[in-house]
Amino acid sequence: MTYPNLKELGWNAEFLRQLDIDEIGRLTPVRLTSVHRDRVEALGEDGPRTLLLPPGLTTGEVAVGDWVLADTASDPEADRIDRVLDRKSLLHRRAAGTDVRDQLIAANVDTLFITSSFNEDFNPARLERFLALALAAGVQPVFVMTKADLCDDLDPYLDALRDLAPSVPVVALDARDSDAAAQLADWCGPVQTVALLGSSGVGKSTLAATLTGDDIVTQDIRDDDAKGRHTTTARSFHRLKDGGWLIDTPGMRAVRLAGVEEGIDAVFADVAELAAGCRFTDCQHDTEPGCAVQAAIEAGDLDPDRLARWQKLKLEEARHSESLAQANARGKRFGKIVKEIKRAKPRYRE
Ligand SMILES: Nc1nc2c(ncn2[C@@H]2O[C@H](COP(=O)(O)OP(=O)(O)OP(=O)(O)O)[C@@H](O)[C@H]2O)c(=O)[nH]1
Ligand SMILES: [Zn+2]
Repeated sequence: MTYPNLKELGWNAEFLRQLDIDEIGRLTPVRLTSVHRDRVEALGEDGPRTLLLPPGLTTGEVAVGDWVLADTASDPEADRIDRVLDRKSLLHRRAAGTDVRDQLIAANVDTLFITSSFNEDFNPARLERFLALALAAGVQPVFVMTKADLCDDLDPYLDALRDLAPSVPVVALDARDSDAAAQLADWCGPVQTVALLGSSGVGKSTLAATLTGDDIVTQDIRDDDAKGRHTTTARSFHRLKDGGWLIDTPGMRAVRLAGVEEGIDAVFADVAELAAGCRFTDCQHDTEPGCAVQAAIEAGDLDPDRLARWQKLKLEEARHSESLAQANARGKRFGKIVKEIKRAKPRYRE
C-alpha cells in the first residue's frame, strides 16, 4: 500500500518553517483525519496512525486538517501528539444548544464551498453568514449552486449573488453530474483542501460523492462526551478525484457566529464604509440626523434589507461574543472553586 506523501497531504514550506532542527529528526509531521473524545486519527507518509494527546491539550483544541508533530518514539505504548503547528486557516463556530464554547470545525482549509440550491433554500442572510465565517477563518469562499438542472432561470439568483459579494466566484451545477468535478477543478487539485458548508438537502453528500468518486454518505461518528451526552465530534477527510482533500462536515443548518466581527465587516464592506460617514460615531442608522446609511437608502444606492441583515448579524455576533467571554470567566471561576474544594477535602487514597 502506498500512502500520499507529505506534499500531497497539503504540507508546505509554511509548516516546515515551524520546525526546529531537533524536531526534524525526532518528530513526524502528520495531518489529522478525525477527532474523537480521547484520541485522534492522523495520516502521514507511513500511513494512518492513532495518536493520544499530551497533558494540557484536549481534543477540543484540535481539528480535522490540523498538522501536528507526532512523537512515536518516547512512549512504547502509544504514539502521541507533541504539538500542533500554526494553522493557515481555522473554521470554527459556537457549539450547539446552550453550550457557548467555541467549536473547531476544520483547520488548514483553502477553499470553502458555500453550497446552496436554486430554489426555496436560497437565502441571502444565510449565505452572508457563511461568507462571514469563511472570511473570518481566512478561507477562500466559493458559491456552489446546486440543482441548476431543476431551475429554468438562473439569472435572478446569479444577480443576487453578485450583489451580495461581487468578488466571490459562483459555480452553478448539477451535483449528481460527473461534470461537476471539472467545474470545481480549480479548487480541488493536488495539495488543496476544501470543505462543504450548506443547509440540509442542498446536495452536499451528493457533491461529495461526485468529487471523491466514493459514496461517502456522511458517517457521523458519535462519541460520548464527558457528561455522557452523544456528540458528533468526528469529521471525515477524503481524497478528491483531482488530488486534493475534502473535509466533510455534518450538515450545519445554523452557523452560530462568534468572534467573526472582521468577517462580517468584510462581507458588508459597502455598508460599513457608508456607516463610517455618519455624523455620529454611535449612529444606529435609524432616524439620526446626518446618517449616511439612510441617505444611501433614500438615494436607492443601498437595499434596506441588506442594512437589516447587517444589523442582525452584528447584534448576533455581539451577543455571542459576550456570552463566550462570560462563559470563559465562569469557567475560570469554576476551576478555582474546584481547586479550593480539592485542597479542602481530606485525601484517603492517592
Ligand atoms: N436534480 C438534482 N438533484 C440533486 C442535486 N444535488 C442533490 N440532489 C438531490 O437532492 C437530495 C438531497 O441531496 P443530499 O446530497 O443528500 O443533500 P445534503 O446537503 O447532503 O443533505 P444533508 O445530508 O441533510 O445535509 C438527493 O435526493 C439528491 O439526489 C442536483 O444538483 N440536481
Ligand atoms: Zn447612520
